Amino acid sequence: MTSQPPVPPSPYREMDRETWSRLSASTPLPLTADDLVRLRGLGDPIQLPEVEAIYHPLSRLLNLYVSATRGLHEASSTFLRESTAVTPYVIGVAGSVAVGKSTTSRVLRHLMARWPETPRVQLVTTDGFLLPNRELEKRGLMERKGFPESFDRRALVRFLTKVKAGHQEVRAPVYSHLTYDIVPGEEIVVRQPDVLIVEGLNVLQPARPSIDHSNLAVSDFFDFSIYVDARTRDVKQWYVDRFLSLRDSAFANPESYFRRYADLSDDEAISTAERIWDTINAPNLEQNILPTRSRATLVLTKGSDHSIQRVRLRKL
Ligand SMILES: Nc1ncnc2c1ncn2[C@@H]1O[C@H](COP(=O)(O)OP(=O)(O)O)[C@@H](O)[C@H]1O
Ligand SMILES: CC(C)(COP(=O)(O)O)[C@@H](O)C(=O)NCCC(=O)O
Repeated sequence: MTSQPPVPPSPYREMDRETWSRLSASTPLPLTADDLVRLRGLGDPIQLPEVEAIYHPLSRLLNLYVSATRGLHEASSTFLRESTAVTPYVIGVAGSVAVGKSTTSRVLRHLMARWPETPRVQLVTTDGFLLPNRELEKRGLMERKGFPESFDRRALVRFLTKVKAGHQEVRAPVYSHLTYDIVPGEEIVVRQPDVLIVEGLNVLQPARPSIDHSNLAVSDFFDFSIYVDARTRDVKQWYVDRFLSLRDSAFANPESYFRRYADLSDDEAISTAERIWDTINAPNLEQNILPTRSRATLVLTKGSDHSIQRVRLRKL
């Protein structure tokens, strides 16, 4: 009898696509093909069968987690002999530039809002907490956009502290991909939703005591977190493909920061996108984002066709 190699310890339950999709919720999918066109990010080929197989069961699982957390809140209020309102259930969504975090977040937002327990779901992207270009230029960080130091992390922690303190209204700044900068005077107001989804590259970064004075990290406020994962070479390809689509659409807008890229030939556009990827987004992925993957509650791993092939869920 040959002895099996020892299985390395893992805090995750791992499921392949088929196993996970068999968990599909028994309720009808509350999303149409038209909804999906509206929700999916540029270049994301997601179709209804993927939503049914992956995101519908995920929204049901999240619905169970939210309900269980509310049960815990009730039990703890009874124990403390006080009645305070439950605070928003906060879900973090992390992963590389161009991996499809925004599609995942928007689809989950739509599906979760259809469960009777969580009709109010809001979504905030952490790019609103990037330092304005003026400040990034002053600090020599324009080529480091998306790196931890390019964000006002104190403001982000303050924002989440207020959300979890139960404040009625909490405001977050807004970023424009078109102008590549913070939009002056614009803000998103978070009004005690049932669920708040916080999406961003670095949301699973641990606190760095020398920088984060409170010693708190954004992820300290998460009830659940999702890391959207894929092979780096696939994400690079998606980034380049998206850059080519943007050249033919958003970059042509006179207000676009990338207006100068609108007239590039295919070869020039590909080498420009590859340069931005290789000098900014790939190092950020390797140095800052990928190392946080194992901190997530759930890891969704995509194949090169963008479909989720593997789901890992933290054991309870
Ligand atoms: N230069 C750009 N101009 C307009 N839209 C952009 C630009 N770069 C990215 N986007 C859009 O911004 C959203 C967020 O992109 P990104 O941060 O790369 O995350 P992800 O692809 O994981 O959702 C996507 O929907 C993308 O299509
Ligand atoms: C705005 C971003 C930093 C993403 O920020 P996030 O919302 O994930 O916090 C990123 O999409 C970006 O623009 N990176 C800079 C390099 C580039 O233009 O691809």
